[in-house]
Amino acid sequence: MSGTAIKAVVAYVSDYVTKPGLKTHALFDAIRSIFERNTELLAGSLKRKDKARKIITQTVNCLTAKMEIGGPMAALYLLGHPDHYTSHKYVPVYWKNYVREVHDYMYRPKAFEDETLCEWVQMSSRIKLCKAGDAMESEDELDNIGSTNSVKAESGPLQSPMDDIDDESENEETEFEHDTDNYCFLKGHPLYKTHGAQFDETKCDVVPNFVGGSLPRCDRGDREYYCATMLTLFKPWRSGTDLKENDYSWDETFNDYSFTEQQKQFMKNFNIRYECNDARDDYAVQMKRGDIPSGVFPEWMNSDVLNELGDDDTDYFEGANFGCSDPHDEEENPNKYTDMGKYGISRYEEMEAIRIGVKEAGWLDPSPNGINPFDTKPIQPNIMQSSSKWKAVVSDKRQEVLAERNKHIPENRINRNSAPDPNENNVQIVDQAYLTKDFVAKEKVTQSQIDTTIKDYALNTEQERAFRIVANHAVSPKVEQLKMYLGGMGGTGKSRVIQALTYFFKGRNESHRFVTLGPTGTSAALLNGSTYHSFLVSLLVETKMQLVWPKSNQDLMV
Ligand SMILES: Nc1ncnc2c1ncn2[C@@H]1O[C@H](COP(=O)(O)OP(=O)(O)OP(=O)(O)O)[C@@H](O)[C@H]1O
Repeated sequence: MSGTAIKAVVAYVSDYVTKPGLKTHALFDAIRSIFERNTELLAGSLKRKDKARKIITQTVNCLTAKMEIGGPMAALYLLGHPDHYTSHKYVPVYWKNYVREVHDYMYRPKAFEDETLCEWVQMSSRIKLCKAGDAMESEDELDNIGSTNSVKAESGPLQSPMDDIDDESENEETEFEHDTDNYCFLKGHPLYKTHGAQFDETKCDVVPNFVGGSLPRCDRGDREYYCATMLTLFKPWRSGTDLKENDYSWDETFNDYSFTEQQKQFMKNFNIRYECNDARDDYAVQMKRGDIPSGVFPEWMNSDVLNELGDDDTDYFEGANFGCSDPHDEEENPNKYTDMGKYGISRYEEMEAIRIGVKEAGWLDPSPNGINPFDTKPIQPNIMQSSSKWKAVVSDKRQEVLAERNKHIPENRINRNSAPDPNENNVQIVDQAYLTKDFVAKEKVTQSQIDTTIKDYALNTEQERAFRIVANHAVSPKVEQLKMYLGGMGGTGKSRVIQALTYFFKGRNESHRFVTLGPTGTSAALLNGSTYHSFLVSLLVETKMQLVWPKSNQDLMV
C-alpha cells in the first residue's frame, strides 16, 4: 500500500472507532429524506400513532446507520455506559464549555498561575464551597471527594472570605486555610463566592478533544489564527495582553515563546489528523479517476463513500476574523456539492504534476517482461435459474439449517402455554453463583468444555469474563433469565465472544439454545446468524412453521 492509502485507511479507521456525531445538516437531510420517502404513508389511512411510530423507527434506523452506530452501541449509550477502550480518556471540549473554561481560567486561583489553559482543561474541575469544615463537592465527582479535600473558611459558617462582593478592601489572595489543592476563584468570577477549583495531577491521561470547529492547522490557512490559538492553549495567561504584546504579531510571539517539548509534540499531533484527511482526499480523487488498483478498500467503499467521509473538514481554515473572508469560500459556491473545492483543485494540480513527472521518468511505461495475463471475461454462474427457484432453494437451505440446529431438542419439551408466567405473583430464590469468579460447573466435563473453549479462542480477560457469565448461566439449572449486554468499541472482540459461545453450544449439542441475530443483513452475515426480522417474523409467516418455543425463558440465548 502507498503512504497515501495507509493514511487514508488511518483516517477511515479513526473515524470509525471514534464514531463522531452527525453534522446538523446531515441530520436534517436524513430526516427530510425519510419524510420524502414516505409521502404515501403519510397521506395514507393509517392511524396517526402508527404513522408516527413508523416514521420515528425509520428515522432512528437511518440516523444510527449514518453514524455507524449499530443497535448495540445505541443501547450502550442509552443505558448510560461510556466507551471503555483506551488508556486515555477523551474529554470533548465544546466551544461553549471552552468559553466557560476560559472564563474560569482567566479568574483562576492564584495557586494555578503557571498552569496553561490546556492543562487547565485537562485537570481542573469546579468545586462547590460549603460550610467551614465541610467537605467540598466537585460538580463532577461528588462521591470521590474525601475529607482531605476540604477547604475551610477562615471564620464564620458558610462565609467565604470573599463572600461579600462589595468589600473591596478584602484581600483577594487567600483567606482560606488550604489543607489541599482546592482553592477558590478570584473576584470577578460569577461563582467566586460559592465555587472554587481543584487540580488533579493524576489526570494527565485525559486528552482534550476539541469539537465544534476544528483546530487550525500549522501548515496552511491563517497563520496568525493558528499562532493565537496555540498560544491561548499553551501559554499561561489571564488577559489578552499576557498572551501577546501590541507591537508584536501572533506569529512573532509564537516564535519567541518557548513551548515545552510536550507542547510541541501536542501541536505536531494536532496535524496528524489533517495529514490523514489530505491523504483521504487524494485517495478519493485517485479513485474517481480510476487510478487505484482494487483491493485496498472493500468494494462498497467507492469514491462517493470516501468523499462523504471527507466532507467534514471544510472548516479547518476558519479564523475568528483573523483573515479576510475568502470570496471562493466553499460555503458560497453554488456548486459546492458537485465541484471540487479550491483545496481539492490545488491538490489535484499537485497530483497531476507528480503524475506527469512520474510518466516522463518512464515509470508508467510498459514492463519489458510484459504483465501477467489475466482473464477479463465476466464470470458465468454455475447455476442459472429463475428467481422463484432461487427463493425455493434458499428456503430449503434455511429449513435444513434450522433442522440441523434443532435436531437435539429434547422430545419432552414443555408447551409454551404451560411455561411459568414470568409476571406471576411469586417470590423465588434464584441462584446467581454463575456470576461469580469461583463458579464451577457441577459436571467435570462441562467445566472442561468451558475452559477448553476459552483456551481455543484465546479469549482475553474481559472476553473470558463475558464468556464465562453466559456459559456458566447456560449450565446452571433453575437460574433466572440472564439479560446481559456486552458492549465495546469497534474491533474490541465482541464477535469473537459470540463465536466462542456458538462453538460452546454446538459442542454441547445445544445449538437450538443459541441464536445469533443482527439488525441488518450484513451484521447477521458477519456472525453467521439471522436478522431479527427474518428470525422472529418472516420465518413464521413464510414457512408456516411453528417456532420452537423454549422450555422456559432461560433456555433460549439470543
Ligand atoms: N482474544 C483474541 N485473540 C486474537 N484475536 C482476537 C481476539 N479477540 C478478537 N480478535 C480479533 O480482533 C478482530 C476484531 O474482533 P471482533 O470482530 O470480534 O471485534 P468486534 O468488537 O466484534 O468488532 P466490531 O464492533 O467492529 O464488530 C478480529 O480479527 C478478531 O479475530
